[in-house]
Amino acid sequence: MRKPIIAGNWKMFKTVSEAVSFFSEVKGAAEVDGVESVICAPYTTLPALVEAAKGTSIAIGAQNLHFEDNGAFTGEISGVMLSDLGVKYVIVGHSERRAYFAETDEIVGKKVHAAFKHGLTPILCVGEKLEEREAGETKNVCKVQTEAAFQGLSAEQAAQVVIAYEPIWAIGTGKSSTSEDAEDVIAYIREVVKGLYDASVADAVRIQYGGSVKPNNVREYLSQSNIDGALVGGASLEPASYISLVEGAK
Ligand SMILES: O=C(CO)COP(=O)(O)O
Repeated sequence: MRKPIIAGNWKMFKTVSEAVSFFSEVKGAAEVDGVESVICAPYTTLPALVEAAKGTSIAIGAQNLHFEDNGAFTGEISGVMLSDLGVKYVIVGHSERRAYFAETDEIVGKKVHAAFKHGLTPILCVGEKLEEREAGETKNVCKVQTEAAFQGLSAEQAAQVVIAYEPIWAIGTGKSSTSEDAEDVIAYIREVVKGLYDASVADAVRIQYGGSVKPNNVREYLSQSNIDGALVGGASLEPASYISLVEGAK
């Protein structure tokens, strides 16, 4: 049985004091047996959140990392630095990073390797643009992105990757994919993983849906047999809403 995983992606929101205050409100309530709860927060808030999360079952994640351990890369943060802080997860290849920060499939692949090198679990984002969907390219885009990101991973590593299928046209737009459509694409992504490895790896990999997930639709997504969780932007920013998302994954 795959354990459901709800991950909040705060994007570029919250100061340190806002993050700490959020955490004190969700602590306890957003810790639900049988559900993994992860908060992926801005770098500046990570030390305080890791400290606040000690003794809780809520894991803290980053939203990006550089693929090198260190070097002359002004403004970047590496996996060494994140694991040293006690961060457990890292989002890799979010569509906003692919679109605004020129992340290619090759870079995303290197970042997945860097995450494993430092004991971080990658949350790998894949998903199509609106034009690609309209051209019937959704599954092909997800296949190409998934295969590139898994290149060179051992079966043991592959089984630990969390994939987030996020159709780009559904992010922050209030337009969500139907749960049936999301299930269809996610079942296909699982087949792609099976093709790269075997059925046991494909069965172990957790695949989230992301894109306008809210407390009122999270259950519907999670009721689909291949959807193992959600990666949530806007609705993860308010404590009550985040708690409802985690409860909805029970
Ligand atoms: O990009 C997302 C999560 O990574 C989705 O964002 P929204 O939930 O705000 O649509």
